[in-house]
Amino acid sequence: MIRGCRMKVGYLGPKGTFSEEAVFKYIEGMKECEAIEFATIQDVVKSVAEGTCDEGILPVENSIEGSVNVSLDLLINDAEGILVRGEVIISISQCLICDDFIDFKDVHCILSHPQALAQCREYILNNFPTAEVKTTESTVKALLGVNAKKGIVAIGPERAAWLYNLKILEKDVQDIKENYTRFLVIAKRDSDYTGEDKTSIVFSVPNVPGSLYRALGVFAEKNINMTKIESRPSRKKFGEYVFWVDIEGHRKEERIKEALEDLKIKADFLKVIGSYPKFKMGK
Ligand SMILES: O=C(O)C(=O)C[C@]1(C(=O)O)C=C[C@@H](O)C=C1
Repeated sequence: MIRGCRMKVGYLGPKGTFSEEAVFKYIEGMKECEAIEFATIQDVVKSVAEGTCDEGILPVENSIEGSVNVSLDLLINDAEGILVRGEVIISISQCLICDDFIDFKDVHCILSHPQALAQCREYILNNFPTAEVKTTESTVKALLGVNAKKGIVAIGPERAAWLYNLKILEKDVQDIKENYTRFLVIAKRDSDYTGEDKTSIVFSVPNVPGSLYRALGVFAEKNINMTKIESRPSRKKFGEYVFWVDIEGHRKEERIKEALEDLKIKADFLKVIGSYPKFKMGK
């Protein structure tokens, strides 16, 4: 922890974002914690790398739209010395919000974060087929730009509508009602073994037949469950990928250690992004 201070957790702000809700869920029951807002996800990672924050929280995947690529790519390519030490999953209810009540036919522009817009793609097409859709750095940034007189509305969290004294025009406008986003907690060290852990890794394999099959076989052989796999461009050569994989187990457990040793032999490159306690839904 940064000396003489409360533990600081960085998140994508301004105040009221879903990321802030995830921080609150993460620090629930912890003493001496403070949530610090940043304008971008890159700034959150930087704050941990430079030591202004002890920890940071990054959205990584949504149950409707899938991975938040900017977060994965930062952890894969740029966040040297940063590890994952926790995960948090929150339920997401997207709301249509404005500074005053407005007839749907008068809406000309819809603002929100790209992930939020993607979660409401069908809703927007069905209700506002001709409206312009503009992206913002976060849902709350969008909320701060609404203007009923100009026909500008936003999609974002209900809590933020209350915080900024705005009107909720409609609740739960995401295309599938059950909607969850998973966040990763980053820091300069990962977490200790708890008995119910996960480990995130990134690796690449040679571009030859069967190499991914053989790489993933190390987990099958040790009965290790994989909970996520995502490929991302290597950024080195078109058509080459790195694989982000989450497995159940802690990197200090013998069977995980052995599997990762084995994977190292089969992979071109392997990076362990960290081990952390598995989030318990309903927590
Ligand atoms: O804009 C926000 O409120 C955020 O916290 C970001 C974010 C994301 O990037 O996925 C978080 C949760 C929701 O899925 C929508 C947006």
